[in-house]
Amino acid sequence: MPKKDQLYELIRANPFISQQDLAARLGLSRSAVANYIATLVRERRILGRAYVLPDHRPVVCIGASNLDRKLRSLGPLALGTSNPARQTESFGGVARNIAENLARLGAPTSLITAVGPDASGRALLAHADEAGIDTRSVLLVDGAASGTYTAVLDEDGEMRVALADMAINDALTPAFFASRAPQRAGAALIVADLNLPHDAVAGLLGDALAGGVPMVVVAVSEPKINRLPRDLRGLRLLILNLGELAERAGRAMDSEAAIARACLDLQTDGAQDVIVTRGAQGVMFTTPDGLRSLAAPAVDVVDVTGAGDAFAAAVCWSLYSGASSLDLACRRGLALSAMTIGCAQTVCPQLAPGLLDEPVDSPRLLKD
Ligand SMILES: Nc1ncnc2c1ncn2[C@@H]1O[C@H](COP(=O)(O)OP(=O)(O)OP(=O)(O)O)[C@@H](O)[C@H]1O
Ligand SMILES: O=c1[nH]cc([C@@H]2O[C@H](CO)[C@@H](O)[C@H]2O)c(=O)[nH]1
Repeated sequence: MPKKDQLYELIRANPFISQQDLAARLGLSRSAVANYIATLVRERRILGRAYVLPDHRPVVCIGASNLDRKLRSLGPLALGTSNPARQTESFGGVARNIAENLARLGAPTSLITAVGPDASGRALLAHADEAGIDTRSVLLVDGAASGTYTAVLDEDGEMRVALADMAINDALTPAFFASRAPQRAGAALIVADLNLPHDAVAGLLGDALAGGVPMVVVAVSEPKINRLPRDLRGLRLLILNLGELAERAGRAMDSEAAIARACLDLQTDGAQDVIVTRGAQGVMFTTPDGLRSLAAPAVDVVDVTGAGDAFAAAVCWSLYSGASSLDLACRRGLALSAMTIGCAQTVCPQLAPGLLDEPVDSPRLLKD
């Protein structure tokens, strides 16, 4: 690739890179770099250099992007045999879903994820661009397949089993995240999912502790809870469901006292706050006075896929927009997940900027 294009790719991957770094990485002099940049500006491939103001700092979502396939059984699901079903395809991955929710709610949002050079990788990026998500920090992994997630839903829309082929996320290493340090440092809030390798999560937490960008971690599944480091210092908030909490604690969550004890353990490990989602039973969250519960609104389930991600996105939106109350954040989360469960799509298409500004019990949030 010609030097000018190599330089362009380096700037695309890291718009904060200095001319000195560019010169060192490309084996050029500073003045040659300046000349190439001037040419790229003339060609309008670079539109200018910007200062990043605090009020435009984005929420940076870090983790998985998938192509989701949902197979919904047309009748009662029978195991060990073939069931007539309808298939739909959509874009998924916990971090990507959260990013799409946030962008559609009007928050400046950027996504750090890995995609392959395949049709689904290109489609994932194009769809994210169209949703207004900044994808310039995405890692393109040569020779790897983009992630896929295949879920089997029963005739009522409840997920019965799902299979995730997401080996590509192993490329999201601490060394890769070091290359995205400037973008992370410019974030208002970092939201990471546990599709990331353990050491990457640990590295991000270390940076949060040292650098002060608040960080939220969203659990993904029971098998992936082991990616959550023991040491949680630096973590502003952990969001996980009851099964994931039981897996982390190594014991059953068969009473509110057991849940409270497990949350306290997570706080002793270093997490500032914890939210436990409990499906139709709503959520519990930590407060200085102990654990509090909120009930989920009753909803007619169309498809539960994405409910947890919508919940996490609304909580993050609430924190990002300056409200420090976890109670308000959880109410917003419950409202957005109810709306998502009432939609066939993983990210509800009715989302719009200003939606969560309304009173959280608004009928618009709970119904169409
Ligand atoms: N059947 C349901 N009825 C009402 N609300 C629900 C139901 N299932 C989920 N929710 C809402 O969605 C939130 C998140 O759901 P859940 O606890 O199942 O998390 P999750 O396992 O991360 O979700 P998922 O993986 O399905 O996206 C719940 O706190 C609740 O508000
Ligand atoms: O291991 C994983 N399973 C499923 C998902 C994603 O969860 C979403 C639903 O909550 C869905 O979009 C799937 O891709 C993931 O990111 N990692």
